[in-house]
Amino acid sequence: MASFSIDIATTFMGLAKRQTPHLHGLRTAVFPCLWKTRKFRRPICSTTSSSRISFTINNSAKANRFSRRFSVSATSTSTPQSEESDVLTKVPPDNRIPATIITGFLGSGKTTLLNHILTADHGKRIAVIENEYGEVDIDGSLVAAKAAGAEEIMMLNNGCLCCTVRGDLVRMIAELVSRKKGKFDHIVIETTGLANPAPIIQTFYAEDQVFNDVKLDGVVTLVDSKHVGLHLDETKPKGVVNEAVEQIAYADRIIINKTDLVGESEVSSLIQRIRNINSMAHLKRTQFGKVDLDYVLGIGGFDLERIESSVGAEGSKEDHSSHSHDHDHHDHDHHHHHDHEHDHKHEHLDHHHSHDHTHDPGVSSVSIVCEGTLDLEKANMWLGTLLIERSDDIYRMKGLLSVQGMDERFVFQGVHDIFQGSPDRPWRSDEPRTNKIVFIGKNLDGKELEEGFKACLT
Ligand SMILES: Nc1nc2c(ncn2[C@@H]2O[C@H](COP(=O)(O)OP(=O)(O)OP(=O)(O)O)[C@@H](O)[C@H]2O)c(=O)[nH]1
Repeated sequence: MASFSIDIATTFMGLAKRQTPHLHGLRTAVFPCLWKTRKFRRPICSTTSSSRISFTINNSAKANRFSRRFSVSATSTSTPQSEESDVLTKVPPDNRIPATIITGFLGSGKTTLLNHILTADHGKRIAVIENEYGEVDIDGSLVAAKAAGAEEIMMLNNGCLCCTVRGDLVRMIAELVSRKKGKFDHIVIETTGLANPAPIIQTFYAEDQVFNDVKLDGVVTLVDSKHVGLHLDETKPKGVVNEAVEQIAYADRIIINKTDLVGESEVSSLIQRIRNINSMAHLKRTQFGKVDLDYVLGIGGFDLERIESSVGAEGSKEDHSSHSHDHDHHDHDHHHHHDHEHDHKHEHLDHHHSHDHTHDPGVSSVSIVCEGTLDLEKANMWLGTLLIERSDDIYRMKGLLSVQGMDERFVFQGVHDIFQGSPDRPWRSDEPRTNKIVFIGKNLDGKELEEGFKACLT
C-alpha cells in the first residue's frame, strides 16, 4: 500500500499541475497568503508510510480575502518501509495540546459551562483563554472566582476573537505554550457571544505558531433553548452573517441549555431546527451546562481518525445521559440523499427524511450516503472545483469514502477551503463499502451535490 500512497500523492500532484493557471498566485507576493501550505503531520500509526501534497489555488475573484488551499495527507498503514526508503517511515506521535472552542450566542451559558468544566473532577490541567468584547472583564472574574481548577486564565478583552484580536489569540497561544508547556493538558477558549467560529477554527490550521503545538479538538456550541429561536430568525443584511446560525453550523457538539425554561415541544422543534442546520453534530440537552466532561473535552471532532462518529448515515445524534426526558426522533428534517432516487418525504424505521431539495438561502446540511467506489482523481477535481466556486458557502465537510484500489477507508474533513484527507483503517470483509459525506453550508443544492459526487464513482 505504500506505493498506493504515492499514487494518491501523484494523482493530487497531477491535478495540481493541471490547474497551474490558478495555482501559484497566492504563493507569490501578489496576494497576502493567509493560508500557507503546510504539512499535515498527524500520524495514523507509528509504522506509517506517508506522503502529502498541499497546494494553493487562486480564485482571483476572492483572492483579496483568502487563498484557496487544498491539502491532502495520504497515509498508508499496510506496508512498513525499509530503512532506505525515501518515503517517511516513522512519524512521531501527535503530542500537540488539544484545544476546545466554546461558543454560543450571548447569554447561552458558555461561562456556566466553563465553570462546570473547571470545577469538575477530571484531573486535566486546563488553560483558559477568555474573550470578551468590553474593556471590563466580567466573565473573567466570574470564571476566576470559581476556577480553582484552571492552570491559567488569559483574557482577551479588546475585541472579538474572530476579527480584531485574532492575532492576539495566536500570540497568546504561543506565549502559553512557551511559558507553560508541560504544565497544562488542554486549552479551552471561550468566545464572545457574537463570534463567528470560522476564523477562529482557521487560526488552528493557518498559523504555524499555533498549528505546531496545538491541535483543534472540537467546537462546542451552547444554545439557549428559550431565546435562540429569535436569533436564528433574524434576517441579516446581505453579506452579514447570522452568528447564531454559524455557531450551530460549525459545532461538533451542541449543548441545548436552559431546558428548564421551555417545554418539551419547544425543545423538540428546536432540535429539529438545529438538525436542519447541522446534521452531524452530537446534541445534548442540559440545564446549567451540566454535561459529562468527555462530551466536551477530548472529542476528536477534528481528528480524521475519529470522524466516523459524526458522519453517521442517519444524521446527528442526540446523546442521552444524565437527563431523563421524553422525546422522539421522528421528524428531523435535514436533507439526506441516499442511493435510492425519489423526491417525496417518506418514513423508514424511526426516521423521517426530507428528500426534496431546497433553495432556501439559509444554512443547512446535506448528507450523501451511497455504496460504490470513488475515482480519486475525479473526486479531487470535483471537490477542487466545488471549493474554488463555493468555498465561502461550504462551511464544513466531513466524509468517509470508499476509494478505488484502496483497502482502507478514506476519511476527510474540510472547513471552507481547507481540506484534509487520509486513509484510515481497512474496510472489513463483511462491511459494505458505503460512502458517507456531509456538507454544511449556505445555499446548498443537495441534488447537485449528490449528482456531482456520484459522477465521481467508478
Ligand atoms: N435558567 C437557567 N439559567 C441558566 C442556565 N445556564 C445558564 N444560566 C444563566 O444564564 C445567564 C448567562 O449565563 P452565562 O454562562 O454567563 O452565559 P454566557 O454565554 O457566558 O454569556 P455571554 O458571555 O454574555 O455571552 C447566567 O445568569 C446563568 O446563571 C440554565 O440552564 N437555566
